[in-house]
Amino acid sequence: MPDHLPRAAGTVVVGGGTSGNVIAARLALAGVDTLVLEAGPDFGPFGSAGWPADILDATRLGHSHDWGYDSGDTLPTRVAFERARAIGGCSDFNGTTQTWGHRRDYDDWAAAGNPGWSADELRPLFDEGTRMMRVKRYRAEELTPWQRAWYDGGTVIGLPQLETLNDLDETVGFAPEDNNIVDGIRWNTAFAYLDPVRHLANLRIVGAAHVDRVLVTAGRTTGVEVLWHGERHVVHADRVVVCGGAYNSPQVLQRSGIGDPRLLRELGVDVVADLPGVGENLHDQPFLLMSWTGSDAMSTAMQQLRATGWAPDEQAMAKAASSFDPDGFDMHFLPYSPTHRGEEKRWSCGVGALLPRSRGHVRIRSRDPETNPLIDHRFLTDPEGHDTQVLAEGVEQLRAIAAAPGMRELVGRELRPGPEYADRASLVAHIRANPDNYWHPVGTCKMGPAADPRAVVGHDGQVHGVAGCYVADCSIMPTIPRATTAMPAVVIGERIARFLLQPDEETR
Ligand SMILES: Cc1cc2nc3c(=O)[nH]c(=O)nc-3n(C[C@H](O)[C@H](O)[C@H](O)COP(=O)(O)OP(=O)(O)OC[C@H]3O[C@@H](n4cnc5c(N)ncnc54)[C@H](O)[C@@H]3O)c2cc1C
Repeated sequence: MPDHLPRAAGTVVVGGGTSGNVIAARLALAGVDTLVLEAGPDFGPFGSAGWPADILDATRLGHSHDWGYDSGDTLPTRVAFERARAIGGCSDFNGTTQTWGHRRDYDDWAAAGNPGWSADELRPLFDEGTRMMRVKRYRAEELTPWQRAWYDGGTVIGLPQLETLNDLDETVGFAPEDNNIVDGIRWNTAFAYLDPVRHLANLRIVGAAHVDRVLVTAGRTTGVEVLWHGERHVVHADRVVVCGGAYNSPQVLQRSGIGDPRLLRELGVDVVADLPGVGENLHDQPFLLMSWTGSDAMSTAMQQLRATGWAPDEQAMAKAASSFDPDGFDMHFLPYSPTHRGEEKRWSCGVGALLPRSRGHVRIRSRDPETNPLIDHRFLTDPEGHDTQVLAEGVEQLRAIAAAPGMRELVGRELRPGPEYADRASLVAHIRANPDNYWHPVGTCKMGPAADPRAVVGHDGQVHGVAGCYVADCSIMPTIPRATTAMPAVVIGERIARFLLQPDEETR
């Protein structure tokens, strides 16, 4: 771990998060002089004393070292938009569920003018990411009583019990999750990708290094300006790969003068590249968490299990379909039993609408990198009301499972939304008053051909019109796959790394 900030590097990777660590490892292994600048701490390799317990504990979500973002007054209630600020990025915080989505999600990316991104082309990278992240699958017998109840209960509404959620051609069903847990530890991308290459002399990793902006001269990247120990420094580099995630990467570009000229001029930022798509196209899958009182039988069974020391909050998930003809599935059902939250959220199952039509934006409010941006998700604002109706259908399907004989006695009385929201109209009103996120923001540096006025990067991750400046993380997804986004983020790292290492391959 260097205790100084290098003055120059071949390639700077901005953000040692989920995708960034994949990029850094692949470049370093190929002999590229690589410098990772991570805004949060680098705790070192697995086994180092500094790793916080909450980041390691895979039974529940991580929470320390958060960027502190939230909805402010853009939503009816304040919603926290958790993002990890530490080496590993959100792979430090997440629920360790590894899902891939549907074949068409990726084929649509390719069809939109992004060669190399079809499902068949990405498939080997999903396999490689799965191997590197040490993903394994729960068996049905390993599910906690709460998880098992939903997994079994889903059959009542015709959800078959699947072996895995990750068959790109399969549609609806409940399955025990694929997860990246190793001996109870959330196996983040720092362990999976950086640890095997940390010893290489051509890889340097610097924590507490908050990149303010990418430096560009005459359309060519020359380095970055970074805040480190309270001081501003310049690091020279021919190539910069921005991997800050969907909320942070657009901010770095905007502070660099890459974005919508109107926003940049308002804030006194010199325009380097006129790309109005930067920060736009923000979307996540709107989410609603239902909860029930639970029952004595369920409490006793869960307490007995907890006494053994291993009772994760998440383990099973369903892919389900609304009436919107999603060509497969368009909802996730997520049984959830977070023991560390209030009693009200103890016995829960969430529904996520996986093909959202609403779009929002991320915009810097200041040139100061420590000033939080405006994050306006505009959840549930699509004019057709599609996103709200899908969530309403999901709630109705979950209620049907919860009401089935056998299940009803286990889950108890519905607390949220509650019986007063029984009919569709009142349910829709409740959903609109309580929009929430599913922790999967994407799309703010959209990938697409230069002819697309809203595209920010090309299929190889290079920012249009700025030589040597790349983006590689969830922000480049043109549309969100019907998946949780951790493994897709790893795959983006694998895909862009290959483009960086083989710039002449036929897809360019
Ligand atoms: C609470 C939570 C639960 C989740 N659960 C799941 C789940 O169970 N399954 C799943 O598939 N997905 C889940 N996700 C989503 C998934 O983890 C993320 O979508 C994915 O990890 C994002 O990867 P990324 O590389 O785009 O960004 P990140 O992993 O967030 O990486 C960005 C990195 O860049 C750093 N950075 C940002 N700006 C700068 C800067 N200016 N200078 C230097 N460094 C910077 C950040 O500190 C961070 O380390 C969850 C997310 C959260 C927050």
